[in-house]
Amino acid sequence: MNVAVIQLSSQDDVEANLGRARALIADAARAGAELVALPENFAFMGDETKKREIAETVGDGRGGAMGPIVSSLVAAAEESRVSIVAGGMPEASGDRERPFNTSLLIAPGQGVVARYRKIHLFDVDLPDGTNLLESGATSAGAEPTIAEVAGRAGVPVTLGMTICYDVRFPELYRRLVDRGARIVTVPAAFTVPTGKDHWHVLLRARAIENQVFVLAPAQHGKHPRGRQTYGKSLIVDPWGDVLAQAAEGEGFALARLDFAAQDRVRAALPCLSHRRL
Ligand SMILES: O=C(O)CNC(=O)[C@H](CS)NC(=O)CCC(=O)C(=O)O
Repeated sequence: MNVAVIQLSSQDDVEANLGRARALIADAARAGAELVALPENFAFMGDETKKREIAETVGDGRGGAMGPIVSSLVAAAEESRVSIVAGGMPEASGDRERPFNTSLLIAPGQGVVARYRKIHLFDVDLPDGTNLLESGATSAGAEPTIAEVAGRAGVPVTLGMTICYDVRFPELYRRLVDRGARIVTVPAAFTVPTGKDHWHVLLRARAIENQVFVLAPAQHGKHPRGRQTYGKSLIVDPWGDVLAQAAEGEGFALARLDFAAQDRVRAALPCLSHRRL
């Protein structure tokens, strides 16, 4: 299966962000991608008040009400005949002040087929002055989520869905692998100080210990409110090798996932069946 991770520098103009995201989805599909993944905050990066306003109710995509962000991506999936993991986006919750940070899987001809709400929220006060309190404007999810995704050959593969800061909680990935995940997605908006030291290490560790492909599309560069993100969107294989990394700026990285090679890694080094705890 050919996959792409899209790298964006999202700002606070939803239409402009979606326009660039859709252009890159189309480019990646033309380059052969069957599954493309968008970063966290792909539709909006800006102030929390506006984020709350653009939060959408996420239906199942089959005739239910869809907001502008989801309908735009459902149309993109249709146009390019490609499955889309739609990063993290604000999903209306019961708490008007705190939408969920939700990742969707959208399949061509099927609309939204899976929905994951970010479980671990990024509340930190870093030595460089980075002070983020995600839980102040976001509700936490509670359900580890897997979904089936099919490429052009039509053979379904199990995908585990996570978001950004989740990558620091290996027990979540164990759950997903125990439920059959062969690919995990980690759409992100990593900070620069944590990214430079942790991004590659964490993603490669999750890939190695779980023998999964890791798709990590990321935000890059400067955003409103002085935020700056690390970029370096990655595709990692189950051995931990980096198959592709996006260059600076907006764009995408593409790789072919070889599931037979994954089976060989799992057979040769069966750490998943050597677990004792
Ligand atoms: O706030 C929003 O609008 C959307 N959410 C994000 O950008 C989130 C929370 S602030 N970013 C992260 O989780 C970065 C994690 C990270 O950098 C690390 O684990 O080191």
